[in-house]
Amino acid sequence: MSATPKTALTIAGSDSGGGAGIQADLRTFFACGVHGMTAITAVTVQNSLGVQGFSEVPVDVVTAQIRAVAGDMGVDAAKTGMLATAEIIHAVAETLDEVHIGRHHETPFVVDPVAASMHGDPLLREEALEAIRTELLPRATLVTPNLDEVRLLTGVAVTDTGSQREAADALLEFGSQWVLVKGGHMYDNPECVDLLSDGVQYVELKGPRHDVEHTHGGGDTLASAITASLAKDLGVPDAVSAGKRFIERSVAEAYPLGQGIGPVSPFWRLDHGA
Ligand SMILES: Nc1ncnc2c1ncn2[C@@H]1O[C@H](COP(=O)(O)OP(=O)(O)OP(=O)(O)O)[C@@H](O)[C@H]1O
Ligand SMILES: Cc1ncc(CO)c(N)n1
Repeated sequence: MSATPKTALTIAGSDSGGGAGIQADLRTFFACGVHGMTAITAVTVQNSLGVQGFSEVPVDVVTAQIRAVAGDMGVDAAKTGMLATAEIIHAVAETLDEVHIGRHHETPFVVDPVAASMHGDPLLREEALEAIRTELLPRATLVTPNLDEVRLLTGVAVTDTGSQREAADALLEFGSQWVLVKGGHMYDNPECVDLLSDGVQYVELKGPRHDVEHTHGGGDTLASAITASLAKDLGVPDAVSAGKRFIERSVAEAYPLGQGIGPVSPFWRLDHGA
């Protein structure tokens, strides 16, 4: 019998194309050596060309999935991705309290505030933004928005590393312990600079900007790699550094698949020799 690995729970939507959402989270958890568990919030009809539609999972089924795994198997760290509606966000927030997950409990909780796919297709109903601000961010150990999500949540338009700091401060007002303002979309910067802050420390995580068009699932993969490290008891700054190294290599090794945007790849972490 082998040693039981640490466990991570993702509360997110399914991507039929396998590159983002639940599927990205599970393959990242696997590559990082943690046991992945899921509470599926929505089923998207999606491929490399975009999201053609989605159907939400009934709220009581979403919360029952969280309770089922937390009560039996235990959760060492959790994350959220696509949550679709204010009703789901409200129920998830209440259930996380019930099972002691979040910044005011022992189990770390990462919020990836997914609002749209990289093609611009909406994955969150508009009225749900306020629920993310008021119900999820106060419970978050870390929130990991991209620049579009930062603008939607705070109104701050990030154009450079100076405004990235302003955005981090504005986001912290909503109550998360740490924020990571991702800079992947600052396309005129030759480096990809993500800013991590808890309001005291401001840490710039820098890496080369790889010249690849296949970055589907990049945000989900980063948040999952961070969650996996938190499950393994790393502190937030170390977990985010490990996540940044993980996504950098996964972007570098992204592959074309389908006629549109292919997925980032965590395969490099696995041994293909067998
Ligand atoms: N071309 C690139 N080369 C290297 N790293 C990148 C590149 N693009 C994004 N990244 C990194 O990938 C992570 C995700 O960043 P990004 O700002 O693109 O988030 P996102 O929009 O949520 O991702 P996506 O929409 O691709 O799922 C960040 O750590 C960012 O720095
Ligand atoms: C289901 C799902 N979650 C998240 C994203 C964002 O990458 C996506 N495209 N699809």
